[in-house]
Amino acid sequence: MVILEAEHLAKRFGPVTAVHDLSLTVAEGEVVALLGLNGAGKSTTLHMLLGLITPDAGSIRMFGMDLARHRTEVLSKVNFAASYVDLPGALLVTEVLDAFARLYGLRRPKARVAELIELFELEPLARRPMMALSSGQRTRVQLAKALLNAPRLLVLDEPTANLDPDAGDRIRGLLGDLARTNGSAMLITSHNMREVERMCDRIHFMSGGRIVAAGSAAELAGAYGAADLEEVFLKVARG
Ligand SMILES: Nc1ncnc2c1ncn2[C@@H]1O[C@H](COP(=O)(O)OP(=O)(O)OP(=O)(O)O)[C@@H](O)[C@H]1O
Repeated sequence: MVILEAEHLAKRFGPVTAVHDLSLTVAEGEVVALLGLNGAGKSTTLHMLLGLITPDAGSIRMFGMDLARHRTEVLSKVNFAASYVDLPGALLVTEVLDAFARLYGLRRPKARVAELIELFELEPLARRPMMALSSGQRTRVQLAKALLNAPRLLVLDEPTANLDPDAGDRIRGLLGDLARTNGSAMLITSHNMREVERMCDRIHFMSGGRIVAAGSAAELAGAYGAADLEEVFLKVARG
């Protein structure tokens, strides 16, 4: 089943064409990556899909509904995490998660928060204010927050950018398990090619706001005569 279908999206910021004629789909259970150089248009694409900014052209359908017309219903099944989004610094970790659980209207907010605190190994940090956490610890809280409503589509902008190799490895395993067992889909951006090879079923390379190559890691490596995705990235980026 197709969860997300974006067609011919475009977005300009003044003279800058951030995204041009971009179409992509994400199916149930799939983990899909958007890759590209800094400034390629990845975050702008994600922000359009999340309804944070309005496309200049194109359409976005999720769960069979048009995002613009069924915004509340669509977005109740979606969540997002990015290291550049700050959660309230003065609140304790549990307070942040409780507040979002209530905001999302969860039926058993306490139980869900407890579940995610355990999943992301946040017990030792639960009574600390957000501002007293390291950036990697904050990332784990962001991910826990993003899973509160058990989203059918999880959008992650560089999910493991601030995590040490051990934490990154564990979180990648955990996110991969979630997609496989719950059938929920993920759309992620990352500059970590090994992470993308491990986690993603399909990859879209963006350059100058357009998708210039797409396929599985193996298909792309074959098409570009490359040993791995890192080499594909360099070949695509350098034209
Ligand atoms: N609010 C904005 N106002 C003006 N220009 C913007 C705005 N947001 C993004 N841009 C421009 O649009 C282009 C695409 O930016 P975007 O943030 O989508 O890239 P990205 O692929 O996510 O990059 P990175 O890997 O650095 O996060 C860039 O040229 C950027 O400068």
